Amino acid sequence: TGSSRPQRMLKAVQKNATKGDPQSVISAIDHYCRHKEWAMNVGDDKGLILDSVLTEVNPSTALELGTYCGYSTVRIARLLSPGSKLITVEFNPAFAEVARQIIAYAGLQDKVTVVEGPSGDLIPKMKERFGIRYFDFVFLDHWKDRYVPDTKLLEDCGLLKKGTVLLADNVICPGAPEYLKYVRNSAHYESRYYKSNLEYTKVEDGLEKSVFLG
Ligand SMILES: O=C(NCCCOCn1ccc2cnccc21)c1cc(-c2ccc(F)cc2)cc(O)c1O
Ligand SMILES: [Mg+2]
Repeated sequence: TGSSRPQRMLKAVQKNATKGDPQSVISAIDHYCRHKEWAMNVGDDKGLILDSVLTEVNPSTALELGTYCGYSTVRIARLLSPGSKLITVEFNPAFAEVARQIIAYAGLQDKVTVVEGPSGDLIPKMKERFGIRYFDFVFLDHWKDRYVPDTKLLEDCGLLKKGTVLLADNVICPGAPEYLKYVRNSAHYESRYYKSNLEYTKVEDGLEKSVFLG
């Protein structure tokens, strides 16, 4: 059988990006997905919002749910301060394998741990497996109907602290209506919507930033 879309994306990175240069990896993926094959990376429009929220939070410990090919993983890890860590969870082993190679090509492998499996099983194991006390930042970009149950799970496992920032992708397209209701109606979150576009398109999408109030 032929190559997969993630494998073709990896080839584009190896061909067009400079090893050890995260920005060139980001640009190579954006160029490939805009001009060759669309793919569900957060993309360059929403990516700039992700960058600005990250710079503001400057997390010591970050969690990403939904690695895919590692595009947002590279965007996040490149902005982390020395000694800070990012754990990223991917359900699909083939995606996780491509992501590890793209993260390594960017030279960010020492800041990132790619964990394979369902978020519902892995979140309760974060403390014992990775010595995590809590996360300062969480990027939600996995199955949209898992945003609410996994947010509740993070709360119940004591993995959020006062001030932890949750940033959710795709709250408009494909949409996460129950999540928007949950964080916007809860006294435990201060939420704000950042309007943008679905990656590489003119379709509206956006990110919801929610600060946990404890
Ligand atoms: O579906 C999307 N992402 C999710 C992937 C599976 O994630 C599964 N998954 C990853 C870790 C993980 C951990 N536990 C369970 C499931 C877990 C997704 C989809 C679109 C999109 C928009 C318009 C379209 F016409 C078609 C697609 C855009 C996006 O930006 C997305 O992020
Ligand atoms: Mg997404």
